[in-house]
Amino acid sequence: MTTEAEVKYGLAGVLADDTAISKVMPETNSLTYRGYAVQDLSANCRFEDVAYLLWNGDLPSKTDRERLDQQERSQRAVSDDVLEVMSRFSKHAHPMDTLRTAVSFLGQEDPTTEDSSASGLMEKSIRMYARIPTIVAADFRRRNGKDPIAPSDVLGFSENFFHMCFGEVPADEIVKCFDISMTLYAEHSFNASTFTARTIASSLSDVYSAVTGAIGSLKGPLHGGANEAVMHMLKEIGEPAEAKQWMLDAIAEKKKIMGFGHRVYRSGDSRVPTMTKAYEKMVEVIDTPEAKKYWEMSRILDDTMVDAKGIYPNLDFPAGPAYYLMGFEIPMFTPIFVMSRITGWTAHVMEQLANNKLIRPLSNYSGVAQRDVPAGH
Ligand SMILES: CC(=O)SCCNC(=O)CCNC(=O)[C@H](O)C(C)(C)COP(=O)(O)OP(=O)(O)OC[C@H]1O[C@@H](n2cnc3c(N)ncnc32)[C@H](O)[C@@H]1OP(=O)(O)O
Ligand SMILES: O=C([O-])CC(=O)C(=O)O
Repeated sequence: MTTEAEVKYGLAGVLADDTAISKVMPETNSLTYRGYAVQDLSANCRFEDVAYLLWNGDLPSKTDRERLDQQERSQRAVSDDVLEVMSRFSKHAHPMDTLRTAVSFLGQEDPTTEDSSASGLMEKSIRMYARIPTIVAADFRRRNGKDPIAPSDVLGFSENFFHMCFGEVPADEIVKCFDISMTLYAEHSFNASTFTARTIASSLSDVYSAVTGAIGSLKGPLHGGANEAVMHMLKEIGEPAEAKQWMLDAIAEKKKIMGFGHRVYRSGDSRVPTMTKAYEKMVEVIDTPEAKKYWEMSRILDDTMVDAKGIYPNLDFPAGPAYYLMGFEIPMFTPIFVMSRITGWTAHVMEQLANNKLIRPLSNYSGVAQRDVPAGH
């Protein structure tokens, strides 16, 4: 019989399955994808190569790279039906809601949705990886009363996203900062949204359902939604001169401060130094008072939180203001996270189905004792 002492609330510390996709190492604040350190991948690989790595277990050869580029670039366009479904959403709907429905709709457009063979899963994963940026960019433009910009078939993944949002591609350092964020956001073992995707896949549901559920899970501010919450916090604070006192007051009031803390890392998120460096480089290139202001505030908040509480920033902390300074609206930040994490989610669905066992934990019943229905009911 289960006793309360055995319950692991939030599944904290529970080993739920094996995975060969990524290794999160809180002892050394490090992270590898298929054995490669994320810092190394960020410095030397395009996000497209990381996607290939996560799905296939190794970095692509030149031919593999060309094939995946061709597959991705040729499948970027979405149907008029997808755009029509999105047009039904209010301009005030959160773009994660629009994206969740649009991805679900991609599933019903695919005549082989239920095909979960290895080749079927790969094909559907590439299809979502290619189309999700188009959906995110089209929704951004729709909410601002603008027509979508057709995807390019020659630009790389990150450049094409800027092109579809703004009709132009910014300086290399800005594109590189974005591409690094894609690599760093791509995969992180059994986080809440990935575990959601694996749980859905484990009942032998289809991969579109798994991704739709994962999008819902990522939306929450304790998970992917934190990158938006960080930027709202920076805007609320307003000026670097206010940052230290704002943080001390928030700590005194026992507020949850978005972009700080992590279930697994207790002394620093492996991805933060790389993202922070890319953000800093971008601020130097942008060189505006606004960029310098947010950079300075970020530094003060980070130092104050670490000094006062010993709680470190997570990846959402530098990613939020970096996306803002790239020109993206705050509600796009979590959809941008989806553009990257689609690779990790689908790699996990493939891994789950290659050795499937239905995910079904036990619960410790804490309700009233068994009783009889009163007479007369
Ligand atoms: C990409 C990602 O998903 S990264 C995570 C993004 N999420 C956020 O940034 C949201 C803010 N952070 C948090 O809410 C938490 O740190 C989580 C949800 C990420 C991890 O939570 P848990 O592992 O459950 O840790 P828990 O919430 O129990 O925190 C442990 C202690 O640290 C404190 N703490 C943790 N994070 C924070 C924070 N951001 N602000 C203030 N205090 C915090 C808790 O209050 C708790 O203190 P206590 O022991 O005195 O009660
Ligand atoms: O691992 C987690 O719990 C959350 C996280 O950082 C991620 O999903 O990238």
